[in-house]
Amino acid sequence: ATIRRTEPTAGSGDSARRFGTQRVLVEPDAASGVAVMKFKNPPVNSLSLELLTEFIISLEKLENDKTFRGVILTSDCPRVFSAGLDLTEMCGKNPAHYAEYWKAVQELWLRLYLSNLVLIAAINGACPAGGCLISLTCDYRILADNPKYLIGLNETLLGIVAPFWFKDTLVNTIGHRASEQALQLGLLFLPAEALQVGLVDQVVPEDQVLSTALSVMARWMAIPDHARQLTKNMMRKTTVDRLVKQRDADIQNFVSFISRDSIQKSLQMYLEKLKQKKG
Ligand SMILES: CCCCCC/C=C/CC(=O)SCCNC(=O)CCNC(=O)[C@H](O)C(C)(C)COP(=O)(O)OP(=O)(O)OC[C@H]1O[C@@H](n2cnc3c(N)ncnc32)[C@H](O)[C@@H]1OP(=O)(O)O
Repeated sequence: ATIRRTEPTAGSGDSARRFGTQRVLVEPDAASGVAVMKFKNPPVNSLSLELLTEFIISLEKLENDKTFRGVILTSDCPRVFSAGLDLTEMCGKNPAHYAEYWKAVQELWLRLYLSNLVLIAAINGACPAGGCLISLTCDYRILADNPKYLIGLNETLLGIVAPFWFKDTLVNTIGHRASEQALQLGLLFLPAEALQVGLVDQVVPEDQVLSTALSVMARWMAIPDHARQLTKNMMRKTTVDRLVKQRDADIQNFVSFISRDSIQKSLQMYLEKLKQKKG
């Protein structure tokens, strides 16, 4: 994928300087050590190969810059945090493309789930499937209180199955029984339900999502990094190791599953339904 970096905006201090790429805007504040990362892949921030690639590059840049200890993930697109994996990347393409795409999905999850940075999701829009997965890799989730902003792993509604590491991430967050029900039914939770089940940590009025994320971030950043990072590692490494050990097999499994005629038909029908919704 071709990556076009954005130019820094004119301004006097670091906090006024933006960097990032075409689809991932980064607003760094060197004074606080916090960067706000905004997805900008209109209309719905679907996780195309380009967005995944740019996301990984921006994250790596922040991880390697010791100025930054915390990142807030949010959306630049109105009403949608992320529509999840890009269905057009999984439909009508060849096996090599599916393999490349899935490797990028895995890579992003691996980097986010064990990131040394404090990650907070400021969820300012709908957050289904892969969008929900991204928020689940964060250390804390804040969801805007809007009945249209549903969140959950709804894969079964598309006729597909959430991979084991999606499932593990959910189980680590809301427990086994709640995950079993949520995954089988493909539940998309309203904000109050998401809070109740523990899928998000806070629900706040829409105009307070970012300010809340910044104050929560201050609390997390008050903890010494080495102790917090080792603790995070202790909690999450077993889950990550499971995928690392069978990464290639997981890619092969995805490619053969997604290439099936029946799965291709289900995905095509789902995409058609999304498009018809408008008419
Ligand atoms: C063994 C391994 C198995 C495979 C495991 C794979 C796991 C998959 C996880 C996933 O993430 S699959 C993706 C699941 N995502 C969804 O179900 C969400 C679908 N989208 C929506 O529900 C809505 O779009 C929205 C996010 C609630 C936003 O609604 P809104 O009304 O604002 O926008 P729309 O009119 O519906 O959409 C605009 C435009 O975007 C297209 N689009 C929407 N979602 C996707 C997507 N995920 N990928 C690609 N394109 C998407 C939609 O078709 C519209 O297109 P146009 O009509 O404008 O051409």
